[in-house]
Amino acid sequence: MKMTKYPYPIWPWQLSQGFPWPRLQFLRTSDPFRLDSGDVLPELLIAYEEWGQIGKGTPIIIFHALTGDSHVTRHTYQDSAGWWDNLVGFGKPIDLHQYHVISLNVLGGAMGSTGPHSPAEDGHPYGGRFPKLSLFDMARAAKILIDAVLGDRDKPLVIGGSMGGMMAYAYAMLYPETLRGILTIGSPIWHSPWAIAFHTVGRQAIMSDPYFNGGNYYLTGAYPSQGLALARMADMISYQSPKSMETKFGRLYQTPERDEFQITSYLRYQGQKLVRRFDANTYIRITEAMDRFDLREGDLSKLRNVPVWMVGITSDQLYPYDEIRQHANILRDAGINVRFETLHSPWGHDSFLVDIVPMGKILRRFLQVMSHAMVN
Ligand SMILES: CC(=O)SCCNC(=O)CCNC(=O)[C@H](O)C(C)(C)COP(=O)(O)OP(=O)(O)OC[C@H]1O[C@@H](n2cnc3c(N)ncnc32)[C@H](O)[C@@H]1OP(=O)(O)O
Ligand SMILES: N[C@@H](CCO)C(=O)O
Repeated sequence: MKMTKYPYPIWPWQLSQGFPWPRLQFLRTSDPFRLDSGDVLPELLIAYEEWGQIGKGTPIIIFHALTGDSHVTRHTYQDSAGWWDNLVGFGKPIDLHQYHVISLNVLGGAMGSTGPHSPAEDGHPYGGRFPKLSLFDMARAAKILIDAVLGDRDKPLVIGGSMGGMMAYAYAMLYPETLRGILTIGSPIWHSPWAIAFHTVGRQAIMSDPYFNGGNYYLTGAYPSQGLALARMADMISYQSPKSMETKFGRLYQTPERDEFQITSYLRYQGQKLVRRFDANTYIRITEAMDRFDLREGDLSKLRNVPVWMVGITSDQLYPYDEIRQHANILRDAGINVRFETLHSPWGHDSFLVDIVPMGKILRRFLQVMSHAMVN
């Protein structure tokens, strides 16, 4: 059943980007949804958007990264910008003349789908009571939406950066027969202690905020803003690179009057910016799911019939290039059809969001090879 109106209260962090965007749609299921933890959600609400040749073109599913949402690109020039505006559009690498693009906010997310802000059975937001999630739970919830939108039409291609790519692995492992291939960008097949360390700092910062209140802060009007901002500041370091910081900031001070480095003011700014668009409880539940992710716990041979493209980013400090290449080799050794691609870019992990020329070339190559494979 499709709905057009968001049925829950709109929370302050959702307002900053004009949420709900005019073309946002919702799927509501009333079937209980069992999580890997054994907990059961009595219903699901999945927020999603569609673009391009809806119902006609080859479907492409795009999974977002940790703080992303379904708003990949704008629908019209009046619409607010999406996070891959330069890569998804008419005449762009993911060309809307050709493809039917679908993106959704993940289960546990902060931008429309069921998450800690949603009402529990007692009518109050789950808050700290929201159950722990896995990336496989998030992939299963995505499948419900994808089935509802596509029916038994064409098999989709699945694309994701960072956590979006990890979710693409999980999705391919669960439903290998239902997709044509996946492209993951800067996405490991398990989370390293290095990556877990950043999230540990982030969660600790949030939980130490006096306003966190065990995650039950929605109705108090006082948010754990400082904790979430600190979490983002730590994470932003991992999304950049020494070279990108040198190029963008050097050792310059913000202003002669203010005794603060440019990088310091930048991190502070990015921390505050996330507070305006994201939810601290979602940060906790999603980073836990990422940290626990290890594709090797499943049967890797299930991926044998799925073409897997993995992109390593040369300057990635969070999921280093060599780590992604090593993970590609592990999949290859397990008999999986893996193609490893290199995103040459100095901007660190977030290169896939900002370095659109090399990223666009990889996307075009992937789509060209996949469409050739479809014809033959
Ligand atoms: C795949 C997904 O779904 S993920 C969701 C993607 N979105 C995000 O990650 C949002 C967080 N933002 C970011 O990580 C980055 O801004 C990116 C990756 C999106 C864009 O990177 P860039 O274009 O290189 O921008 P950059 O990192 O320089 O940041 C620019 C912002 O910092 C501000 N800024 C730059 N230098 C300073 C400074 N010294 N002091 C304070 N603010 C500064 C700019 O004014 C600008 O602000 P604005 O975003 O409000 O316009
Ligand atoms: N900067 C992106 C990528 C992180 O992996 C985000 O905030 O989601």
